[in-house]
Amino acid sequence: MTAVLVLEDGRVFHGIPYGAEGETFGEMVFNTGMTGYQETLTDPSYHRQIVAMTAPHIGNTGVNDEDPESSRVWVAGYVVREPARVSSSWRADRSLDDYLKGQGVVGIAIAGTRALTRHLRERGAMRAGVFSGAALAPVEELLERVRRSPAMEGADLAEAVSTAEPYVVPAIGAKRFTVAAVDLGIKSMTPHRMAERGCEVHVLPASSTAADILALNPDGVFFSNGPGDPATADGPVEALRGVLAAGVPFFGICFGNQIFGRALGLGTYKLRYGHRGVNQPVQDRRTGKVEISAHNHGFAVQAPLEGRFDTPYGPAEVSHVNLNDDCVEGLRLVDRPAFSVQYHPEAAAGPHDSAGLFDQFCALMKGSKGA
Ligand SMILES: NC(=O)CC[C@H](N)C(=O)O
Repeated sequence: MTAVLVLEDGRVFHGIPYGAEGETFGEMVFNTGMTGYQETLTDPSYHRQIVAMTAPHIGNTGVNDEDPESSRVWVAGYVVREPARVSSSWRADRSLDDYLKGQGVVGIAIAGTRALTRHLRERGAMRAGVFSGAALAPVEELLERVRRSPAMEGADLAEAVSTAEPYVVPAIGAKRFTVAAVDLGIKSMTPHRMAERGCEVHVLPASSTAADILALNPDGVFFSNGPGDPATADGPVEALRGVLAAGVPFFGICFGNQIFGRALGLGTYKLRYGHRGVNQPVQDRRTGKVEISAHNHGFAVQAPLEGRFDTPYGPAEVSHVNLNDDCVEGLRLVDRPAFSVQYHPEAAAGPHDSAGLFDQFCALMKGSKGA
């Protein structure tokens, strides 16, 4: 049994099938997390991406029914070095291999995940395909198929992963706030983290307008993470502008941070290979404190790192910066209750250094209710 991973620039890795057999296409990216493969697989932000894990053993603790971040696997394909032969955890309900097969996710085990990662680090994320079983063909032909597949730049994907209908996540304990959360690919831990803090979270489809959002008379508005190129998200940017103009407290995560940036008049750009993992050092510019944080982004906001800049909603500033590459990791309005981060305070697999950002959102809602 063989399988092959073909990158758009002609680099080829041979291996054995893992999960389902067949063919799949997507943007080839790598994730450096040592834990949390279930959360990675089910994160809707990975829609149309083939994810390679740099941790050499994957599947060791199997798969359980509690940890998924959504109702299905979203990665387009999965690349591992050595799949676990046994699932060793009292929480495991099935093996990762069976889970991937059951969800039709085409994967491959290759010896060279390190070589693949170094290649992507030098050349950048690029289109790729994984082929096995009946899909196998001469490499030149597979390469043609990869080169015909769509690129991530310019991809508008949020509506494909968003909820079709609004739903409510009730507050845990006494209700303190009503939050309107726009689902651009939301992970289930995000409304849960807010519900734990007394928020009743109304999750709304990605196509929601400012009028739809404000009709709930929310104490705060949240825009989630999500797949695709933020430069395409004109609808959510328009909706957020309406929310900001109304002065309702706002918090955004990841795609939400990029949309906030665009709403403020900033541009976004594609990073060479992105940040995906659970060990990224981010500095809070105001306190100097460094958080180790979970990331999954291939794009970033372009903003002046020093000082304040003008926006239609008053002065704004970069609140957080990545210490590895100086990339913008957070934005805030200086005089209005609105902020966002490019990383993941909800981080179900950890780390939890930035969980306090949800408390900051609650404090803004409390302040504005009292005002
Ligand atoms: N996790 C996210 O929200 C990712 C946002 C965007 N799709 C990016 O890759 O940068």
